[in-house]
Amino acid sequence: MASNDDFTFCQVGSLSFSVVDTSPREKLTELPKQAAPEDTGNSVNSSQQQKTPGRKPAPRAKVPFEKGYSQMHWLKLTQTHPDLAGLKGQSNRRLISLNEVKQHQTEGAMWTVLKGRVYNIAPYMKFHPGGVDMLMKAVGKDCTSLFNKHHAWVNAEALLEKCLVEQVRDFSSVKFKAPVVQQ
Ligand code: HEM
Repeated sequence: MASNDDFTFCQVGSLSFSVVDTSPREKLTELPKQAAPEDTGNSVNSSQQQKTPGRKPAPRAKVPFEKGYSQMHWLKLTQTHPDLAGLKGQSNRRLISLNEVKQHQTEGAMWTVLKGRVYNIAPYMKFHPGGVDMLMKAVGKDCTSLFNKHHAWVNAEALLEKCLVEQVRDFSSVKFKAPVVQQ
């Protein structure tokens, strides 16, 4: 049976609801020593004291979006813009070297490599919830590890689908083995 300090009871006008704290409980034996003498049975106080700074979630570095640059606006743009990748009719069925990616760092064409694919992220810049400065770090290089460090859960394949330039092949890192010919 849950104790009283499992609940925060809220009442707004005629509406009322209770919030259940489902966070893992620390065992009594593991409570900080200084909290024990003041634990006089006041359930609200004792639950507040358990919130040590170590349990505070790290603040998220989300940047407030500019008017007209919400994720909904991005979705609309991807559905209406004819050429977000900036291909200008060029084939998107070619292999691109990392060197070519490095050469695309201008305002209209900012290429990055993400999970083996090349994207033009220039149109996405102001829509990026982490801010322009963060996304600029991806330009001209393979940003896969940076991307995964910040938000491996983000579905970039879907978000940047219309910005796809093509697959990347870094030929300098590919080691060819001569085939063994049987006679
Ligand atoms: C290249 C493709 C990228 C896409 C499509 C992308 C997309 C996103 C999205 C959708 C969010 C919001 C996540 C959420 O609300 O949970 C986000 C947040 C963020 N992104 Fe990116 N991102 C990209 C690259 C990067 C890179 C390269 C960096 C770092 C250098 C970065 C840093 C961040 C940060 C710091 C946030 C805020 C963190 C947070 O919400 O917890 N992103 N990004």
